[in-house]
Amino acid sequence: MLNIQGLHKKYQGKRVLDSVSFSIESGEIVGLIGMSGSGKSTLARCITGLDKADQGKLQWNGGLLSDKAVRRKSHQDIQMVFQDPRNSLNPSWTVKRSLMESLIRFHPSLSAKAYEAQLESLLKAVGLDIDYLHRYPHELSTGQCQRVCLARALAPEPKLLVLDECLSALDVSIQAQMLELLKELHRVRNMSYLFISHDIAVVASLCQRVLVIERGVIVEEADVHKLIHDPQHPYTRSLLADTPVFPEFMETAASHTAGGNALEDKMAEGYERRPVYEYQN
Ligand SMILES: Nc1ncnc2c1ncn2[C@@H]1O[C@H](COP(=O)(O)OP(=O)(O)OP(=O)(O)O)[C@@H](O)[C@H]1O
Repeated sequence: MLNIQGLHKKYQGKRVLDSVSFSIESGEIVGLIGMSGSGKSTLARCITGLDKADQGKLQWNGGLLSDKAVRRKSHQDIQMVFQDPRNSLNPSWTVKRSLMESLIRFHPSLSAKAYEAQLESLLKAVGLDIDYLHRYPHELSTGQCQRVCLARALAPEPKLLVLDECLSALDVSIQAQMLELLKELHRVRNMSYLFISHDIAVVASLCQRVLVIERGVIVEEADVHKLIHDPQHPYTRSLLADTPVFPEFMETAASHTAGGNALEDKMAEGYERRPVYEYQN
Protein backbone atom coordinates (compact mmCIF):
# COMPACT_ATOMS: atom_id res chain seq x y z
CA MET A 1 0.00 0.00 0.00
CA LEU A 2 2.64 2.54 1.12
CA ASN A 3 6.07 1.93 -0.33
CA ILE A 4 9.07 4.13 0.32
CA GLN A 5 12.43 3.64 -1.32
CA GLY A 6 15.61 5.62 -0.69
CA LEU A 7 14.03 8.68 0.92
CA HIS A 8 16.52 11.47 1.68
CA LYS A 9 15.83 14.75 3.44
CA LYS A 10 18.09 17.57 4.55
CA TYR A 11 17.31 20.75 6.46
CA GLN A 12 19.75 23.60 5.87
CA GLY A 13 22.37 21.15 4.64
CA LYS A 14 21.94 18.87 7.66
CA ARG A 15 20.98 15.29 6.82
CA VAL A 16 17.77 14.35 8.65
CA LEU A 17 16.64 11.27 6.68
CA ASP A 18 19.14 9.05 4.94
CA SER A 19 18.04 6.45 2.40
CA VAL A 20 14.91 5.43 4.30
CA SER A 21 13.09 2.44 2.78
CA PHE A 22 10.10 0.50 4.08
CA SER A 23 6.56 -0.42 3.22
CA ILE A 24 3.23 -0.74 5.01
CA GLU A 25 0.66 -3.24 3.86
CA SER A 26 -3.09 -2.90 4.10
CA GLY A 27 -4.31 -3.42 7.67
CA GLU A 28 -0.80 -3.48 9.13
CA ILE A 29 0.25 -1.65 12.30
CA VAL A 30 3.85 -0.53 11.98
CA GLY A 31 5.72 1.22 14.78
CA LEU A 32 8.48 3.77 14.28
CA ILE A 33 10.73 4.31 17.27
CA GLY A 34 13.81 6.40 17.84
CA MET A 35 15.20 9.02 20.14
CA SER A 36 14.21 12.65 19.95
CA GLY A 37 15.59 14.29 16.82
CA SER A 38 16.05 10.99 14.96
CA GLY A 39 13.76 12.12 12.12
CA LYS A 40 10.44 10.43 12.97
CA SER A 41 8.22 13.49 12.47
CA THR A 42 10.12 14.52 9.36
CA LEU A 43 9.39 11.11 7.87
CA ALA A 44 5.72 11.45 8.83
CA ARG A 45 5.56 14.87 7.19
CA CYS A 46 7.14 13.57 3.98
CA ILE A 47 4.58 10.75 3.83
CA THR A 48 1.59 13.03 4.40
CA GLY A 49 2.87 15.72 2.04
CA LEU A 50 3.36 18.36 4.76
CA ASP A 51 7.03 18.30 3.78
CA LYS A 52 8.83 17.36 0.59
CA ALA A 53 11.49 14.65 0.31
CA ASP A 54 14.69 15.75 -1.46
CA GLN A 55 15.10 12.37 -3.08
CA GLY A 56 13.46 8.95 -3.12
CA LYS A 57 10.48 7.06 -4.46
CA LEU A 58 7.27 7.33 -2.42
CA GLN A 59 4.41 5.21 -3.71
CA TRP A 60 0.80 5.01 -2.60
CA ASN A 61 -1.19 2.05 -3.94
CA GLY A 62 1.33 1.70 -6.75
CA GLY A 63 1.22 5.37 -7.84
CA LEU A 64 4.00 7.87 -7.24
CA LEU A 65 3.18 10.45 -4.56
CA SER A 66 5.03 13.01 -6.68
CA ASP A 67 2.15 12.65 -9.14
CA LYS A 68 -0.49 15.30 -8.36
CA ALA A 69 -3.51 13.00 -8.74
CA VAL A 70 -1.96 10.33 -6.50
CA ARG A 71 -1.03 12.93 -3.87
CA ARG A 72 -4.56 14.38 -3.99
CA LYS A 73 -6.06 10.92 -3.38
CA SER A 74 -3.53 10.33 -0.58
CA HIS A 75 -4.81 13.48 1.19
CA GLN A 76 -8.01 11.53 1.78
CA ASP A 77 -6.47 8.09 2.27
CA ILE A 78 -3.65 9.11 4.63
CA GLN A 79 -4.57 11.06 7.74
CA MET A 80 -2.32 12.25 10.53
CA VAL A 81 -2.89 12.71 14.27
CA PHE A 82 -0.38 14.91 16.07
CA GLN A 83 1.15 14.99 19.52
CA ASP A 84 -0.54 18.11 20.86
CA PRO A 85 -4.32 17.70 20.47
CA ARG A 86 -5.20 21.10 21.90
CA ASN A 87 -3.07 22.94 19.38
CA SER A 88 -4.40 20.74 16.59
CA LEU A 89 -7.92 22.10 17.02
CA ASN A 90 -9.10 25.59 16.17
CA PRO A 91 -9.91 27.07 19.62
CA SER A 92 -12.79 29.13 18.26
CA TRP A 93 -14.51 26.21 16.54
CA THR A 94 -16.92 23.78 18.18
CA VAL A 95 -16.26 20.06 17.81
CA LYS A 96 -19.08 19.99 15.25
CA ARG A 97 -17.41 22.61 13.07
CA SER A 98 -14.02 20.87 13.24
CA LEU A 99 -15.57 17.59 12.15
CA MET A 100 -17.84 19.19 9.54
CA GLU A 101 -14.88 20.93 7.94
CA SER A 102 -13.30 17.53 7.28
CA LEU A 103 -16.58 15.87 6.28
CA ILE A 104 -17.50 18.57 3.78
CA ARG A 105 -14.00 18.57 2.31
CA PHE A 106 -13.92 14.84 1.67
CA HIS A 107 -17.64 14.06 1.30
CA PRO A 108 -18.93 17.29 -0.26
CA SER A 109 -22.36 16.20 -1.42
CA LEU A 110 -24.08 14.50 1.50
CA SER A 111 -27.54 15.51 2.67
CA ALA A 112 -27.92 17.39 5.97
CA LYS A 113 -29.32 14.21 7.50
CA ALA A 114 -26.36 12.16 6.30
CA TYR A 115 -23.93 14.70 7.78
CA GLU A 116 -25.73 14.44 11.13
CA ALA A 117 -25.48 10.65 10.97
CA GLN A 118 -21.76 10.89 10.13
CA LEU A 119 -21.13 13.24 13.06
CA GLU A 120 -22.89 10.90 15.42
CA SER A 121 -21.04 7.86 14.13
CA LEU A 122 -17.63 9.61 14.32
CA LEU A 123 -18.18 10.61 17.94
CA LYS A 124 -19.42 7.14 18.78
CA ALA A 125 -16.33 5.61 17.15
CA VAL A 126 -14.05 7.57 19.48
CA GLY A 127 -16.20 7.04 22.56
CA LEU A 128 -17.64 10.54 22.93
CA ASP A 129 -21.26 11.44 23.58
CA ILE A 130 -23.18 13.41 20.93
CA ASP A 131 -23.43 16.37 23.35
CA TYR A 132 -19.73 17.02 22.79
CA LEU A 133 -20.53 18.36 19.31
CA HIS A 134 -21.35 21.75 20.80
CA ARG A 135 -18.27 22.07 22.98
CA TYR A 136 -15.18 24.16 22.30
CA PRO A 137 -11.65 22.72 22.81
CA HIS A 138 -11.26 24.63 26.10
CA GLU A 139 -14.32 22.75 27.39
CA LEU A 140 -12.61 19.39 26.79
CA SER A 141 -9.86 17.50 28.59
CA THR A 142 -6.65 16.84 26.64
CA GLY A 143 -7.69 13.21 26.19
CA GLN A 144 -11.11 14.28 24.86
CA CYS A 145 -9.37 16.74 22.47
CA GLN A 146 -7.27 13.84 21.17
CA ARG A 147 -10.45 11.79 20.65
CA VAL A 148 -11.87 14.68 18.60
CA CYS A 149 -8.65 14.84 16.56
CA LEU A 150 -8.96 11.12 15.96
CA ALA A 151 -12.62 11.52 14.92
CA ARG A 152 -11.60 14.28 12.51
CA ALA A 153 -8.90 12.02 11.05
CA LEU A 154 -11.48 9.24 10.60
CA ALA A 155 -13.93 11.51 8.76
CA PRO A 156 -12.37 10.98 5.30
CA GLU A 157 -12.43 7.19 5.88
CA PRO A 158 -8.65 6.89 5.57
CA LYS A 159 -6.72 3.75 4.74
CA LEU A 160 -3.64 4.77 6.73
CA LEU A 161 -3.38 6.73 9.97
CA VAL A 162 -0.03 8.32 10.76
CA LEU A 163 -0.07 8.72 14.54
CA ASP A 164 2.82 10.99 15.51
CA GLU A 165 3.42 10.71 19.28
CA CYS A 166 -0.37 10.92 19.61
CA LEU A 167 -0.34 9.54 23.17
CA SER A 168 2.62 11.51 24.51
CA ALA A 169 0.64 14.48 25.82
CA LEU A 170 -1.75 12.22 27.75
CA ASP A 171 -1.30 10.82 31.23
CA VAL A 172 -0.77 7.09 31.54
CA SER A 173 -4.34 6.07 32.36
CA ILE A 174 -5.68 8.06 29.38
CA GLN A 175 -2.89 6.60 27.21
CA ALA A 176 -4.13 3.13 28.10
CA GLN A 177 -7.72 4.05 27.13
CA MET A 178 -6.52 5.54 23.84
CA LEU A 179 -4.48 2.42 23.11
CA GLU A 180 -7.60 0.32 23.56
CA LEU A 181 -9.51 2.68 21.30
CA LEU A 182 -6.83 2.44 18.58
CA LYS A 183 -6.91 -1.36 18.81
CA GLU A 184 -10.71 -1.35 18.57
CA LEU A 185 -10.72 1.01 15.57
CA HIS A 186 -8.17 -1.20 13.88
CA ARG A 187 -10.31 -4.26 14.51
CA VAL A 188 -13.45 -2.59 13.18
CA ARG A 189 -12.04 -0.56 10.28
CA ASN A 190 -8.92 -2.55 9.38
CA MET A 191 -6.93 0.62 8.71
CA SER A 192 -3.14 0.60 8.65
CA TYR A 193 -1.25 2.61 11.24
CA LEU A 194 2.19 4.12 11.25
CA PHE A 195 2.52 4.59 14.98
CA ILE A 196 5.37 6.93 15.88
CA SER A 197 6.67 7.01 19.41
CA HIS A 198 9.77 7.19 21.54
CA ASP A 199 8.01 4.84 23.97
CA ILE A 200 8.99 1.32 23.04
CA ALA A 201 6.62 -0.27 25.57
CA VAL A 202 3.58 1.43 24.03
CA VAL A 203 4.78 0.57 20.52
CA ALA A 204 5.23 -3.05 21.55
CA SER A 205 1.71 -3.16 22.93
CA LEU A 206 0.11 -1.97 19.69
CA CYS A 207 2.32 -2.75 16.71
CA GLN A 208 3.00 -5.85 14.72
CA ARG A 209 6.23 -4.71 13.08
CA VAL A 210 8.66 -2.04 14.22
CA LEU A 211 11.12 0.21 12.44
CA VAL A 212 13.97 1.64 14.50
CA ILE A 213 15.39 4.96 13.33
CA GLU A 214 18.71 6.40 14.47
CA ARG A 215 19.80 9.80 13.15
CA GLY A 216 17.70 9.46 10.02
CA VAL A 217 18.71 5.87 9.24
CA ILE A 218 16.45 2.83 9.70
CA VAL A 219 18.86 0.60 11.60
CA GLU A 220 16.49 -2.27 12.34
CA GLU A 221 13.14 -3.55 11.15
CA ALA A 222 11.55 -6.58 12.76
CA ASP A 223 8.43 -8.24 14.00
CA VAL A 224 7.69 -6.75 17.43
CA HIS A 225 8.35 -9.97 19.35
CA LYS A 226 11.64 -10.56 17.59
CA LEU A 227 12.65 -6.97 18.26
CA ILE A 228 11.94 -7.31 21.98
CA HIS A 229 13.42 -10.74 22.52
CA ASP A 230 16.28 -10.65 20.04
CA PRO A 231 17.23 -7.07 19.12
CA GLN A 232 20.06 -7.04 16.59
CA HIS A 233 21.25 -3.44 16.58
CA PRO A 234 23.10 -1.85 19.53
CA TYR A 235 20.83 1.21 19.25
CA THR A 236 17.71 -0.96 19.62
CA ARG A 237 19.31 -2.70 22.60
CA SER A 238 20.03 0.67 24.20
CA LEU A 239 16.38 1.75 23.68
CA LEU A 240 15.19 -1.48 25.31
CA ALA A 241 17.66 -1.21 28.15
CA ASP A 242 16.36 2.28 28.86
CA THR A 243 12.79 1.01 29.31
CA PRO A 244 12.34 0.02 32.94
CA VAL A 245 8.93 -1.52 32.26
CA PHE A 246 10.64 -3.98 30.00
CA PRO A 247 11.66 -6.95 32.12
CA GLU A 248 7.99 -7.34 33.04
CA PHE A 249 6.85 -6.40 29.59
CA MET A 250 8.72 -9.37 28.09
CA GLU A 251 5.88 -11.50 29.50
CA THR A 252 3.03 -9.10 28.76
CA ALA A 253 4.07 -8.75 25.11
CA ALA A 254 3.55 -12.48 24.72
CA SER A 255 0.21 -12.38 26.56
CA HIS A 256 -0.93 -9.49 24.36
CA THR A 257 -0.71 -11.75 21.33
CA ALA A 258 -3.02 -14.14 23.11
CA GLY A 259 -5.44 -11.32 23.86
CA GLY A 260 -3.92 -10.23 27.19
CA ASN A 261 -3.71 -6.60 28.23
CA ALA A 262 -1.43 -6.68 31.25
CA LEU A 263 0.56 -3.66 30.07
CA GLU A 264 -2.59 -1.60 29.71
CA ASP A 265 -3.68 -2.70 33.18
CA LYS A 266 -0.36 -1.53 34.55
CA MET A 267 -0.67 1.77 32.72
CA ALA A 268 -4.24 2.24 33.96
CA GLU A 269 -2.94 1.73 37.49
CA GLY A 270 -0.61 4.67 36.89
CA TYR A 271 2.51 2.54 36.51
CA GLU A 272 5.39 4.96 36.50
CA ARG A 273 7.76 4.93 33.59
CA ARG A 274 10.95 6.89 33.14
CA PRO A 275 11.39 8.65 29.82
CA VAL A 276 12.87 6.17 27.37
CA TYR A 277 15.24 8.69 25.91
CA GLU A 278 17.16 11.82 26.57
CA TYR A 279 17.35 14.49 23.90
CA GLN A 280 20.36 13.90 21.68
CA ASN A 281 21.62 15.91 18.80
N1 LIG B 1 11.60 22.62 9.59
C1 LIG B 1 12.82 22.29 10.05
N2 LIG B 1 13.89 23.08 9.79
C2 LIG B 1 15.14 22.75 10.20
N3 LIG B 1 15.41 21.63 10.92
C3 LIG B 1 14.39 20.82 11.22
C4 LIG B 1 13.05 21.10 10.81
N4 LIG B 1 12.25 20.10 11.26
C5 LIG B 1 13.06 19.25 11.92
N5 LIG B 1 14.33 19.67 11.90
C6 LIG B 1 15.49 18.97 12.48
O1 LIG B 1 15.49 17.66 11.96
C7 LIG B 1 15.87 16.72 12.96
C8 LIG B 1 14.78 15.66 13.07
O2 LIG B 1 13.61 16.27 13.62
P1 LIG B 1 12.26 15.45 13.82
O3 LIG B 1 11.27 16.39 14.40
O4 LIG B 1 11.92 14.76 12.57
O5 LIG B 1 12.71 14.37 14.92
P2 LIG B 1 11.81 13.43 15.83
O6 LIG B 1 12.47 12.10 15.84
O7 LIG B 1 10.40 13.49 15.40
O8 LIG B 1 11.98 14.12 17.25
P3 LIG B 1 10.91 14.20 18.47
O9 LIG B 1 10.76 12.79 18.97
O10 LIG B 1 11.59 15.09 19.46
O11 LIG B 1 9.64 14.78 17.93
C9 LIG B 1 16.09 17.51 14.24
O12 LIG B 1 17.49 17.73 14.37
C10 LIG B 1 15.35 18.80 13.99
O13 LIG B 1 15.97 19.87 14.67
